[in-house]
Amino acid sequence: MSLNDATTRIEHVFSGTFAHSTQSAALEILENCVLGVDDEGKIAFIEKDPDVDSLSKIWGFDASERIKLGQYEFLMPGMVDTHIHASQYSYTGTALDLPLLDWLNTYTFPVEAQYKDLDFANNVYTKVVRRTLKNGTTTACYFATIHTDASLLLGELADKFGQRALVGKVCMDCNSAVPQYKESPDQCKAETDRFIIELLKKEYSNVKPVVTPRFAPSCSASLLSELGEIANNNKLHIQSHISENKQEVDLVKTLFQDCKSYTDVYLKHNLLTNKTVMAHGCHLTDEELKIFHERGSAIAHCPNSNISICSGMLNVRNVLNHKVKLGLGTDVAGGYSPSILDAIRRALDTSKALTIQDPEHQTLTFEEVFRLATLGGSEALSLDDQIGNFVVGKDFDALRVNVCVPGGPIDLFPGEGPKAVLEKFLNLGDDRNITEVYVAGRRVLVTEHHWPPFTSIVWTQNQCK
Ligand SMILES: O=c1[nH]c(=O)c2nc[nH]c2[nH]1
Ligand SMILES: [Zn+2]
Repeated sequence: MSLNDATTRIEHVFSGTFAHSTQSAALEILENCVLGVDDEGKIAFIEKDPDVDSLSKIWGFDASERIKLGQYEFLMPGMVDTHIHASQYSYTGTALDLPLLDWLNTYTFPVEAQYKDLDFANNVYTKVVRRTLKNGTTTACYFATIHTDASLLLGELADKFGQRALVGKVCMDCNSAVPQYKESPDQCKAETDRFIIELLKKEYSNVKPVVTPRFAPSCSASLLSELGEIANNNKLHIQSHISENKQEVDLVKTLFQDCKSYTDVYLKHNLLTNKTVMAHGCHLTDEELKIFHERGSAIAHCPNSNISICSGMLNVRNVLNHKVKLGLGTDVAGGYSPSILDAIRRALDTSKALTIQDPEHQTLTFEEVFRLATLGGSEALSLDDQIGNFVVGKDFDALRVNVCVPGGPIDLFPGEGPKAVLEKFLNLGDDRNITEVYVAGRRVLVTEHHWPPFTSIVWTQNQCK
């Protein structure tokens, strides 16, 4: 441990049990640990079994003021939602009776067309940012709509409530089913430029733009090329959809006949970079996965959506064997839950369903899926130098979890150690168990528990600014 250089001020110190993933371990549980966060929101130190008095002298904090986690509490990294449509949140939990292309035409495009109304946008975007934060999503990679001003508003709200976010103004110049919901190619390019410039001008510390062609069937080849150029010239993130359902894969074959595969469409238009995340990928071939690996591009696994609108089942084991980066996504509203805890459970269910089909299939473990929800998500968004686990120098994005809140969903029994407690939280827990949420060292949400059971939520972000 190095001596404090006196310029580092310690803002928070926690002691107790921490759970996170590392490069070598899907799950590492650190008991009797002390973690310090500096005034820039970064992890300054993390020590196992330390002498707290000497640590407090070295780092200049008051040992009596540290936050001592209780017997049923632990800290874990904030969860990363690598794919969520903020604009579809208003109808989450409904409209799950059609396959992808019909679902888009019938439900999605008519709703998304309403975001020219900023009051409508403000209502939905406020609710989705609050709901996801409350469920432990400290980082969200959002699709908005084609509307620049509403997309900028989503960025403003994520910043206001303290969520780390990538925000995408959706680009689409083809839409024969709902022709009023698209832009001309020129408009698309001009508005994408405006969106990026305006969002970057705000200088939000944790909210950035992501170039967002909706998916190949919604975009002309020239628009895809323009967007590839914009992203590469400005070193921006890119997000889209790929190989979600078979009808869509066939459609792409007919629309882009000079391309060898769906992956080749994005490759040819310079949209596969190490800052690209593509949602779904259920029907990608091994050859396509090799291209993903070579390009350093990632997949957002959206298991709730894949099942809810009957798109397919992604073989995550095969993706991981190809060394392709992968995180979890809720894909609201194709997925009916805004919680990454749900994505964890659905990812395990899908993996088990694949094992039922093929007993040779190596089922994912809960530890592996915990990794996908945290460190894996940060890798998929190329943010793993900043977030994803508890490493000195990374931002402190974390959840304080209490598995024994009054009226909560978990019962514990004698002899259950921290691993069983974490597994119970991942399988049975919900937002009632997430009592504090930190993003870049700032406590952005705290819940106050009362007896008889009643939980009030205190939004702290406005007070912090
Ligand atoms: O699940 C999905 N949701 C969408 O909004 C979408 N657009 C293209 N492809 C899509 N898939
Ligand atoms: Zn999607």
